Amino acid sequence: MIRLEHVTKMYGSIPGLRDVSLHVPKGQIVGLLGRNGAGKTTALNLITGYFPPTEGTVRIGDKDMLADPRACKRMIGYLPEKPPLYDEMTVEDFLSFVCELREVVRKASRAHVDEIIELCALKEVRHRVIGHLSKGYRQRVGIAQALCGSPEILILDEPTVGLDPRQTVEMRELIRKLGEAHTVLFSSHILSEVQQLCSRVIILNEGRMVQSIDLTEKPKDTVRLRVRAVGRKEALLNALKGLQCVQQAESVNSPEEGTAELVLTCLAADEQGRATDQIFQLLAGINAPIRMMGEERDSLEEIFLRNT
Ligand SMILES: Nc1ncnc2c1ncn2[C@@H]1O[C@H](COP(=O)(O)OP(=O)(O)OP(=O)(O)O)[C@@H](O)[C@H]1O
Repeated sequence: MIRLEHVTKMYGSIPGLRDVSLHVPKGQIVGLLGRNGAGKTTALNLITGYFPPTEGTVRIGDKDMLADPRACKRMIGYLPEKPPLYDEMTVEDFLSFVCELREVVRKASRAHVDEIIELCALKEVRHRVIGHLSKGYRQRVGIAQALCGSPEILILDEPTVGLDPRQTVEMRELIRKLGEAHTVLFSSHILSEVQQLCSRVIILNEGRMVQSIDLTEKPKDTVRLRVRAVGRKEALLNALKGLQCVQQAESVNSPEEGTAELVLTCLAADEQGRATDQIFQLLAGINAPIRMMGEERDSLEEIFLRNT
């Protein structure tokens, strides 16, 4: 649905984004994660056609942003970091005004605004002046304006920044709900938020894309286990390598005297049973009590820290 190919954006001599290629598939909620200055806002501004890339192409659906900006922009609703709200207007008047700008047929506009107000839980403030609303409500009005004209894609720049914990939870709920009917790309520097909401996360660092991770991937057939047991490392390694399910075994430093610590890559299970059960039985059989055994997984946090 959104495709960037070798996109670079220079601000004079300062790189905002460097040779980034990425794809956001239709119907997914995708998170753009990075520290301050990583290039998140730059990427979103390029995708929304706010400015052109210095090099590379931006495609929205089957259209090229440079060749057909109007068609591309019609497909996108955008919540910028600072939502463009008219403080002196009421919520309802403002949304009707945005519908007019987006050329929603006047007759349908009223029902459309009602629907958006319902979806964004703005009913109780619909007649209030925007300037008098709390930050949480203002942010929801920002999302509501992005929804005017029913764009297929929603781009949200740091939608939870500055919200209190309760407003943050409500905003995440809303994003989840929006993801049922829209392709959503949002930026954040909060790992747990991205993990909770997204099916894919794209990590940016210093203007480059360093990872694109599918968070829906099923657990793999192989597991990495870390085992600490009493005994000499050579003896334990030899014994464990004898198990059919163990594909690779290496020793690492153990913090406990008289023990060895091993990292094993194993088939999670084979015809002999689960790898963990087999390891347990084998070590019990050679009188090597287990002090610790656990699965080693790269958490999103580890991946993020390693890459940024
Ligand atoms: N208008 C500009 N002129 C010059 N440099 C800019 C401009 N906008 C952004 N930059 C630079 O481009 C790089 C990427 O900035 P960008 O705002 O895209 O990062 P970000 O990930 O959105 O950061 P933040 O989380 O702080 O908003 C930074 O080094 C920034 O200083």
